[in-house]
Amino acid sequence: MAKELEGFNFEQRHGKARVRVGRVWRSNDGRRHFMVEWNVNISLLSNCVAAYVRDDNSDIVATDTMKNTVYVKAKECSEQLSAEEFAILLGKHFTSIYPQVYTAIVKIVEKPWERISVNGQPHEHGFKLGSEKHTTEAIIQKSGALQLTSGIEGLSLLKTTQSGFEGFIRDKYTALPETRERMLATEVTSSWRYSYESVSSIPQKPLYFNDQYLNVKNVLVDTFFGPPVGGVYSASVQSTLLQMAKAVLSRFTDISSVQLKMPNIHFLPVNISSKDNGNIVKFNDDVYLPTDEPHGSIEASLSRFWSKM
Ligand SMILES: O=c1[nH]c(=O)c2[nH]c(=O)[nH]c2[nH]1
Repeated sequence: MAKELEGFNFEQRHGKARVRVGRVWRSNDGRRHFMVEWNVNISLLSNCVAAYVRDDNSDIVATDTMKNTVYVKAKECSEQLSAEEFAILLGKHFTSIYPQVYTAIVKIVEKPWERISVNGQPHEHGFKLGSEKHTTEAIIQKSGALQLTSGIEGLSLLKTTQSGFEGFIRDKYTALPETRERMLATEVTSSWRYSYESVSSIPQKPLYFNDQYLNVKNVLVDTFFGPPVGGVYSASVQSTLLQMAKAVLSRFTDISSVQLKMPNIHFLPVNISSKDNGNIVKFNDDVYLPTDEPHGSIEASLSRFWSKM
């Protein structure tokens, strides 16, 4: 909320960034362990202008207290919960305990610890780090109004064929040949907004948002690749991105918008020749030079016209 201050517009927030917490839960017999590792970011919008203008900190929630709250609440959560539920729980706490705090913004990035299998058997307490990360952001108002977004970061996908790029603008600066045969590689960052608009309306099913995260990831991946036999042709990153976004909105009725960022990570054809030896390596859709810079950057968002359920 912008405030008038000495003839200027003034907006402020404060919080604690990168609060790392690990939490282990045990099955009733104590043998099977469940764990999460979260990186929590808290930002509070509160009425505490006096701290800025009058050296009066009496309305300030210390960021150290915010950090401690993460550990207290993690301790209090006796049952496993999703990052979304934990973010909401923290946001509810800050907005209900402190009269000064009118909005809490809680972001969490979950490290992808996955249960390991040994000889094909899921291990009771062994985990290995996966790759892509589950993210969430909950914005909670004192009234209980909620904006809930979840996402995925670092989902690296690659297909070795069924991709092309043709018919683009050709002018005197254009060197790229048209093709119907190329590698397509990207690292997907996506976020999707849930249509739940209050803390009281979120599904009560345990770990619902973890299930949804896995479901959305599967739809994104399946749409990118197409069927295991034959795949699906991609006419551009743009076209594939839109198909992925549409698939998410058509599959999940409680998602009102989706944003996708899909860099085009180039695998350049290798052709090597010299004056003396002629063609040393001639590209035949086989040898590539992987690069990460520069890369194409393609992003879009898609939302329903009527986003309420
Ligand atoms: O799928 C693509 N989209 C582009 O916009 C683009 N631009 C480019 O050089 N190669 C590609 N590929």
